[in-house]
Amino acid sequence: MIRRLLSCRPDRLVIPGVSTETGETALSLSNHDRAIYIYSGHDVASFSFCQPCDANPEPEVNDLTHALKVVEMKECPNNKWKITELKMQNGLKYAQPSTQQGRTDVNSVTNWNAPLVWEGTFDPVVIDAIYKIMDPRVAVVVFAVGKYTRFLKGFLESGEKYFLVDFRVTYYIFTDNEQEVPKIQLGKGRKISVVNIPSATRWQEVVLGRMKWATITIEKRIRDEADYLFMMDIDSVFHNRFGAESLSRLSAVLHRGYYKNTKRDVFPYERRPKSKAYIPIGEGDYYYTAAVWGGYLEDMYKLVKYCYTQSEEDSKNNIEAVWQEESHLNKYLLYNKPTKVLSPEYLWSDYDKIPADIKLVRISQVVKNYAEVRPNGGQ
Ligand SMILES: CC(=O)N[C@H]1[C@@H](OP(=O)(O)OP(=O)(O)OC[C@H]2O[C@@H](n3ccc(=O)[nH]c3=O)[C@H](O)[C@@H]2O)O[C@H](CO)[C@H](O)[C@@H]1O
Ligand SMILES: [Mn+2]
Repeated sequence: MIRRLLSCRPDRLVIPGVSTETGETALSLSNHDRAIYIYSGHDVASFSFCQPCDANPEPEVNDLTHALKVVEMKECPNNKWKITELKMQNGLKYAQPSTQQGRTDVNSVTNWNAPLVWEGTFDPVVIDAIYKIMDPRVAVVVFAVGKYTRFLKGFLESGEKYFLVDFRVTYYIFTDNEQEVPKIQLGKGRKISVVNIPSATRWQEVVLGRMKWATITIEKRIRDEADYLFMMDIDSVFHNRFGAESLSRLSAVLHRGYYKNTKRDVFPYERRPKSKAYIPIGEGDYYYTAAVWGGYLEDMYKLVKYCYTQSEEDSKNNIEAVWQEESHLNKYLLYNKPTKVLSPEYLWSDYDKIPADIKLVRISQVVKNYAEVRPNGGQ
């Protein structure tokens, strides 16, 4: 049978049942590719149908054989959710913005002109009004493996109070113990989706495994169910609004430990050239945490997969980056700048005193006994 794939999607197309070895065939498409004709010789159980992305798609090819099927991709990047027009309804009441007043104790813009978000740099009323019109479906990917299931209740209950309230949110909980996922009262439009994964013997395996399991699950499901994705640590509790001001194509959070007076040469970047996460002395913008990061679904997919493949390369070369996926994340974000940088309000820690420039802790890592909670103990 000849089938025609019509798509403007520039990345992988997986065609189940085509390859004899794996049951999957991946094809690369460039932006210029409009269609692919495949002879597969046999029928394939199911495909997703959608409208072509292109306003003027090529005419359908009907005259090849009676067995020809037109197969179109389900999701087209052009149709994907994006922050586009910043529309707001008439009549909204909010304080007049000023060109003179604002935060003066902190910098609220990066040197590549991206917003650096602190309390006092946005008006929640305006932000919510604008983003509610765009109404993204937000996925939150969290892992609760081994004893970390104990953190689910605090995370989810506080998330319902403070995290993107009134937005559509699905918490994807990756766990080896589904029984311990607590029943939480969820707001309207909010869901929990459990993804079962194997247990681990080393915590390093879990933190790096996050990149692998997230990659696989985005490909399989999340891509069809969400527009926006956050990766978060589970050992955290929300304390104040964590809202739509955090959304952008790629948003990263300053690590609370290194945001103020730390010279870049002492950032805990990976410094061994043998690792794929290597950053030489003399380079660097900020040190970002891997415990909260987010972005458009496809941008996050690319980055999660990058961390996964880079750490796989490292493991082939018998090296593990000093801060696992956080090291790979920092390497990527140095050369692919985030479109928003979030202050450490977007991940503080109960271990640390709150300085004057942190006006509001939005989410904070809880105190935990590392040796007790991790399968192989240790800091
Ligand atoms: C604030 C910060 O920068 N956090 C980073 C730091 O976290 P932490 O020292 O806070 O690491 P962690 O113990 O919270 O592990 C990260 C996350 O992995 C999951 N988990 C881990 C172990 C386990 O047995 N079961 C389990 O489910 C869980 O979601 C946890 O929150 O270092 C980690 C690995 O280098 C990650 O880069 C974290 O993002
Ligand atoms: Mn943590």
